Amino acid sequence: MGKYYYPQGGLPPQTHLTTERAIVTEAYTVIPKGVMTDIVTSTLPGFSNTRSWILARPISGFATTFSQLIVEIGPGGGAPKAEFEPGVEGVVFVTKGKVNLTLDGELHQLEEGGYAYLAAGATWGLENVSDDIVSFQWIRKAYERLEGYEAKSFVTSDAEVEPTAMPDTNGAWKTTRFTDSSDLAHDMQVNIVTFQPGGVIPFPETHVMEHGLYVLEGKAMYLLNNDWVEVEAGDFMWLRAFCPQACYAGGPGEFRYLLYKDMNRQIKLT
Ligand SMILES: NC(=O)N[C@H](N)C(=O)O
Repeated sequence: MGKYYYPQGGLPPQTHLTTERAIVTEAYTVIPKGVMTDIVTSTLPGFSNTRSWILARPISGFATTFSQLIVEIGPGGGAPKAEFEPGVEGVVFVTKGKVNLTLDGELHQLEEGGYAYLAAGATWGLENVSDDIVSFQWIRKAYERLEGYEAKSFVTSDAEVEPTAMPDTNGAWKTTRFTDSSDLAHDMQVNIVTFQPGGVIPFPETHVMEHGLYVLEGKAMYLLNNDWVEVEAGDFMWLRAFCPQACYAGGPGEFRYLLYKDMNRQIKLT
C-alpha cells in the first residue's frame, strides 16, 4: 500500500482500497472518493452556497458526450432563478439530504434517492431549505432532437421504480430504468444498476455507449479495459465508447451504481 496525501491532515479514511489513487487512461478514468478533497472543488455560476466536483467533461480528442458533477448545496443555498442552457437536458439524483426543485412552475421536494429528468428547455431551480447539506449527482448532455419526438421532464425516485432482472442472473444483477430504452425521445439514460453479493457481469461488455458510473453503495471489482480495479461507494468511473467492462460484486452488501449512457441516435458521419 502506497502513501497518500490528505491535505486536511489526519488519518486516511477507514476503508482504504488500492484505488485510493486516481487512474487516467485513454479507455477509462477512475476518480476515487479519497481524492475529491476541498482543494479540487468548482464554484458553479448561478448557484449560491454551493460547491461541486466535476467528474466528467468533454475533452478534446475524445467524443465525450456528457458532463457529470457531484454538487453540494449548503443550507439556504441553491439556484432559484438560474437560467440553464436551453439545448441541454439533465438528470439530478439526490444522494444525501433534501432539496426543493421548482420545475416548470411546480414545486417538488427531492430526498435521498429522488430523481428528476430535466428536459432541454425546461425552467427549473434548486433550493436547499433544510438545515443540512444536500448532495446530488448532476448529469448534463446536449440534447439531440429527433423530428417527431420530444423528451418531457419528470420527477420520480429510486424507490418508485421497479428494477428489472437481467436475463439468466436469478436477480443477482438488476437494472432500474427511469425511461424506456426503446423510447426514441430519449438520447440518454441514467439508470441504477444493482448487484447482490456474488453477482457478476459475466462477460466483458463492449459497446458504443459511453458511460459515467458513480458508485452509490457497496464495493466490487470492476473490469475496465484490461485492468481489474477495486471500487467502492463514492468512486466515479468514466468509460469511453467500446471500453470493455465487467464486474464481480463480492459483497458483503449490495453493490449499486448510477449509470449514464448515451443511446438511440444515429452516429454522425461527416
Ligand atoms: N457497465 C454496465 O453496467 N453496463 C450496462 N450493462 C449497460 O451498458 O447498460
